[in-house]
Amino acid sequence: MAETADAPERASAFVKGAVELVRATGPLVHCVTNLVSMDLAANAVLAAHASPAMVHAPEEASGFARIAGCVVVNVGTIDALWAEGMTAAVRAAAGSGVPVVLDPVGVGSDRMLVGVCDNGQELLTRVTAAGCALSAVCGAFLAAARPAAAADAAMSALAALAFYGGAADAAAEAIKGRGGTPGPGSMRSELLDQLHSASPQEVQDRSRVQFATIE
Ligand SMILES: Nc1ncnc2c1ncn2[C@@H]1O[C@H](COP(=O)(O)OP(=O)(O)O)[C@@H](O)[C@H]1O
Ligand SMILES: Cc1ncsc1CCOP(=O)(O)O
Repeated sequence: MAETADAPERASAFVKGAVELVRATGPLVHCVTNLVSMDLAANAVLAAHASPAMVHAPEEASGFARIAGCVVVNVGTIDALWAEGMTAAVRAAAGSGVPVVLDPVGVGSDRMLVGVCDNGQELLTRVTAAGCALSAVCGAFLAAARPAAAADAAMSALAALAFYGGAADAAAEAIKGRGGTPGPGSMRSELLDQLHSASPQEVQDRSRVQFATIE
């Protein structure tokens, strides 16, 4: 198995295109997510110029999944009702060719991605649901791109990572630029502002990402 890394310039150009696509299409992202993350995940999807629907009721979940651009399933506070809604959503998505993002919460999944992103702020580990919100933003990128192949899906997810991590980097800079010290509270709100206001070109310029192709 040979591994080759794309040039960072091509990778960051891909990130810009992915951000433009989300902005142009404003896709519907159906999130079946945990109780803790609902607010931040919905706000992050909105800030990214996509449209969230937080729907977990079994009687509603399959209908929403069929019309969504992507279904994001997060098992953080799962119970029997949630599990039923998730199953209904995933089955309906699979039957309609709608991509699904699984956030297993507590289980590292970065190794499943093909590529490297150096954007991001460690402080986000002190903001609950920051990872869940990233999963929802990944859903927006997948919904906009509708990749047919797994490798393309991994690239969309990495573009989302660069977008989100880059927004966190910009948030820390903005807070410091105002003479402040980034903390969990200021980072949470400034992250949403940066997700919302960053232009595709700014995202590209800020991105520190490399895509690898596995042959
Ligand atoms: N050491 C780090 N350096 C840069 N960014 C980080 C670091 N740790 C976490 N992050 C960012 O913060 C987000 C939330 O982190 P974390 O709370 O560990 O995720 P999760 O909710 O998936 O457990 C990550 O998705 C990543 O964007
Ligand atoms: C605190 C908590 N408890 C159950 S799910 C959850 C949120 C987990 O999200 P994150 O790992 O992104 O903080």
